Amino acid sequence: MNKREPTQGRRWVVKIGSSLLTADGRGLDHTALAGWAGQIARLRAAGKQIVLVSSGAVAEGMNRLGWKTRPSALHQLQAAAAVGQMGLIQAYQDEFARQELLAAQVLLTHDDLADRHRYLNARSTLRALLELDAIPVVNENDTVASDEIRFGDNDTLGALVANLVEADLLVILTDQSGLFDRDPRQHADAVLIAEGQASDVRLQGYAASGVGALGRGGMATKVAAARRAARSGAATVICAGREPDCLLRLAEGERLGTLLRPDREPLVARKQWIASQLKLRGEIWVDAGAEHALHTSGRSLLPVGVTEVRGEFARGEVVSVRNPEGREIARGLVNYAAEETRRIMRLPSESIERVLGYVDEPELIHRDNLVLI
Ligand SMILES: Nc1ncnc2c1ncn2[C@@H]1O[C@H](COP(=O)(O)OP(=O)(O)O)[C@@H](O)[C@H]1O
Ligand SMILES: N[C@@H](CCC(=O)OP(=O)(O)O)C(=O)O
Repeated sequence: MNKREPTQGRRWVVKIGSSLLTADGRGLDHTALAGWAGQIARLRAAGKQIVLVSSGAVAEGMNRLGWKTRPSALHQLQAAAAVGQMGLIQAYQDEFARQELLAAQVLLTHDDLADRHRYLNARSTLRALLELDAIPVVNENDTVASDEIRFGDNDTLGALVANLVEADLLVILTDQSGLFDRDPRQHADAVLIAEGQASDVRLQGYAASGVGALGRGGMATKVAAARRAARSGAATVICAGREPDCLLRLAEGERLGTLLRPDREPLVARKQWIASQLKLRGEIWVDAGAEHALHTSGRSLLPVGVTEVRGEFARGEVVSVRNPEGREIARGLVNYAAEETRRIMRLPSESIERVLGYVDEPELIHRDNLVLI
């Protein structure tokens, strides 16, 4: 047995994917679900705090509606999710009640986490639930999420929840034993990656973007989720949910699946929130001098280094900062709206007052509100 310290941490987010939960499309697998609930109860009794992120609403809805293939129309997916979420939460409620635990349904959209006020609210609620010994069961609020406000897959949601509750570990349970160097469904000789660093760029190459018939993520979103989770210092384990007692064995220090370790200092909470924005309102393109000042000297972004402004944003919104080649190098909270930024770009900060008639801050993005990518 091998001791691995990330799995010894107290707070875990456990994500259960569609492929796993629905036994490849035959409706919810109640036996498997009871097994995970039982393991979570034992972890809880041993002092761990667990947040569950569970997919399965659309798949269970399809099953209840008698649909054989996943529809592509958004309103049909939303209808299926509305029907299926009932079954999903009922199943968790029953299983956790059997373990004398309370389950709590938490449905989130990306908009909820993009708005700072609602983000802080969601964070307090989840923390309160953990203090109350309840098991939060989180899913995307599929019935209201339009394409613009969609996480898109529950791996991303799991990582953002790990950031939100400052989890020690994100466990992604799936239908494979972990991350392989190629898709094991296509390549019988694929090799399991036992351990890696979350920010290692080679990992994305291993994760083919192909997804199962029910889920939306595939392995690529799991690797990206590990990188996101690392921003708040969480390690990620990707492993087979059907492996008997997988959660308990992980907690005992057994090596299962793929462990991806966080390899950078965790960002402070506000910077995590800035970095976790999935959809940004605008882009600020900067020259080579500004890129150097941000990256090498850790400076604020000044209007003088800006060459182009794309999109429409207001003061206080998060924008993407791009280098002359168009690569995203940072993101941050901007001090001036897009229209104002267009007027002051390329100018020294002393000119802001003359051009706009007032000056809020000499920086376009202060370094305290800037996250390097
Ligand atoms: N490198 C890889 N290693 C493991 N699985 C991979 C890899 N590349 C692609 N996959 C595929 O990703 C699938 C898991 O993703 P998905 O179906 O979205 O699961 P979930 O519903 O658990 O999120 C696997 O069944 C596998 O076919
Ligand atoms: N919110 C959706 C799940 C999204 C999804 O399929 O995610 P995943 O299991 O990561 O591929 C549902 O409950 O059906």
